[in-house]
Amino acid sequence: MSNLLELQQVEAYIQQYHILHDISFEVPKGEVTVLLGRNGAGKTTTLRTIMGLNQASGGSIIYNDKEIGQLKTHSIAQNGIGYVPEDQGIFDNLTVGENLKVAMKKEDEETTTRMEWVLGLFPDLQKFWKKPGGQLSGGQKQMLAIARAYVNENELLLIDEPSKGLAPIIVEKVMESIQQMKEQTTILLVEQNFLMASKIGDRFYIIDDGQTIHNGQMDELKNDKALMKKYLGIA
Ligand SMILES: Nc1ncnc2c1ncn2[C@@H]1O[C@H](COP(=O)(O)OP(=O)(O)OP(=O)(O)O)[C@@H](O)[C@H]1O
Repeated sequence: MSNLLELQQVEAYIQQYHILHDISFEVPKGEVTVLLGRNGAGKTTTLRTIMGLNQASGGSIIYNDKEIGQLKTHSIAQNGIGYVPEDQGIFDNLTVGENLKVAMKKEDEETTTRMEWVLGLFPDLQKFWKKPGGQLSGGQKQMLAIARAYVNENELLLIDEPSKGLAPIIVEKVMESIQQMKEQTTILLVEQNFLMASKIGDRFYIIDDGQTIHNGQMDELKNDKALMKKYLGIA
């Protein structure tokens, strides 16, 4: 299977701090690739570096066979990478409908079809169309954030910890929606909720102290209790 995204020995600094030392992984087209690792391991920084929100100081970031490591964030987004940040990036004072419209890069038939599809997936967004983003529940905000990224014709979605702070029943719902998106979009997911990650992920990479130290098929990890305990703190 061909890779949509490939990172080779990526390094990055935040101010004077050397945060990413050697991040290397592949994201095959049509799969869900999961980045796992303890708090502070460098997962969010990796996604931000792919989006150009942090500049890579070394290595390569290859997307669709092109080096994108030196591109600006808007060009990276134009190339078809959507990003759902950990803080969701929703405008509190705009309604659900306005939040979605602001995110739309085009208003063509295809975008309308995608919008209808995603509203079918998250009926709450339709129900609360006129409600300000700031008045939504945590789960509704997460759904809105995912819908904003999905509505555009992105080939790759980067989703940062979609389960964070959500009740288990809402986590289930968000997980189901990502599972359905998987049919149409390649996904790179950062997730601390191992149960969620293991249900929807195909392949995993473990990041520890700014380095990718282990990878494999998700099924293999489920059975490797020692590895889970050592790097993920899961007994
Ligand atoms: N603005 C910043 N200034 C200095 N250090 C930072 C900054 N942002 C992140 N870091 C550090 O970079 C390291 C990696 O952080 P990052 O958020 O990428 O980790 P993570 O694996 O996503 O963890 P978490 O799940 O806690 O978000 C951490 O040690 C963190 O303290």
